[in-house]
Amino acid sequence: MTDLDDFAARLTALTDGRASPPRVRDGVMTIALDVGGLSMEQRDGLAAAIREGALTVPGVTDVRLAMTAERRALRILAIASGKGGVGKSTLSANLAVALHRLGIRVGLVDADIYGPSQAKLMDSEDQKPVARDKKLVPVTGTLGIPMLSMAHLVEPGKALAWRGPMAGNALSQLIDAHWGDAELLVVDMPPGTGDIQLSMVQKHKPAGAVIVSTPQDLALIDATRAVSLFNQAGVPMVGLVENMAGYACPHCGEVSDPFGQGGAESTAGDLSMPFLGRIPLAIDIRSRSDAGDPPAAGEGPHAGAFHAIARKVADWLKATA
Ligand SMILES: Nc1ncnc2c1ncn2[C@@H]1O[C@H](COP(=O)(O)OP(=O)(O)OP(=O)(O)O)[C@@H](O)[C@H]1O
Repeated sequence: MTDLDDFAARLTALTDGRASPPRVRDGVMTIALDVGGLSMEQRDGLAAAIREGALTVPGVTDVRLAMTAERRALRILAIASGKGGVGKSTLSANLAVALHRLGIRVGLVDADIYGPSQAKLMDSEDQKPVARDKKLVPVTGTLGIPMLSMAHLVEPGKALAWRGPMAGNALSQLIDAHWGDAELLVVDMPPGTGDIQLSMVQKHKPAGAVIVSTPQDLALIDATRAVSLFNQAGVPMVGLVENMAGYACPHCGEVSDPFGQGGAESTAGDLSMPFLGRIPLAIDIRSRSDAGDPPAAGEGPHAGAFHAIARKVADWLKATA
C-alpha cells in the first residue's frame, strides 16, 4: 500500500465516506468534501483534520479542499399521537432543537390546527410570516430555526370549523413554503387520525413518523391507532417515545410512576417498532416550554433525554437517506 492509499483509507474513515479519493499533482493534494448536513463547526473541524493528515503524506506540500453541499430533497418527519395532550408539541419543539444542534438543517411546521402551540414553545409569537411569490416565508424560532404554524394562518378559535379541503390546503401552504436550505421538516401533527393526518400521509409523504404516548393503557391504545394510519399509508415508523414517564419530585428527587412503567416500551415491541426513549414528567419541562425556552436548547437535567432521542432519530435518517 502506498502512502497515498494509506491516507485515502484513513480519509474515508475520518469523513464517513464524504471525501473523494485524494489526488496529488506537483505536491498539491486535491480533495472534494461533501459537507451537506454538517454544522459550521463540524465542517471546520473536519477540514482542519483532513489538512493536518494530508500534510503528513510524503511529497504533499499544499492541500486544496473543495467543499460541496449536495442539495438534498426536503424530508418530512411527522410527530404524531393518538390522543391530545400527551406532549407531541413539546417533543416536536425539543426534537427540532436537538436535531439542529446535531448539525441537521431543520425547519419546524406546526400542523396542529386545533391547538397550535409552537409559536409559544419556540418564542416566535411576535412574528408574522410574509408571502413571497405566493409562498410563505417562515419566521424564526429558538436558535434561528425556521418555522411556520397553523396559528399564522388561522385566527384562534376559528380552526375547529375547518373541514377536509380547507385544512388540507392550509397544511400544504405550510409545507410548500420557502424553506431555504433546510433538509428536514419536523411536523407537529394534530392529535388523532383525521383529515389533516390523511392529507399529510397521502400528499406530503413523510419520510418517517415518530409516535408519542404517555404510559397509560388508554393512551397506548390510541397510539396503536396512529401507528396503523401511518402503516397503512406505507410511512415508515421511526419509533415510539414515552412522554411523562415517571414523576421526578422537585423537592426530594424521588421518581414515582403514577401511570405505571414499561407499558410504552412493550407496546413498541408488540408493534415491532423501535422504542426511542422516555421523557420524565417534570415541572421544569412544563415551565421552560411555557416560557419559550425548550429544555433541549440548554444543558439542564432534561436536555439529555431529548438529545438521546434526537441521536436515534438522526441515525435513522442517515440510515434511510
Ligand atoms: N414531560 C413533560 N413534563 C411536564 N410537562 C409536560 C411534559 N410534556 C408535556 N408537558 C406539558 O403538558 C401539556 C401538553 O403538552 P403538549 O402541548 O406538548 O401536548 P400535545 O400532545 O401537543 O397536546 P395537543 O394535543 O393539545 O396538541 C403542556 O402544558 C406541556 O408543557
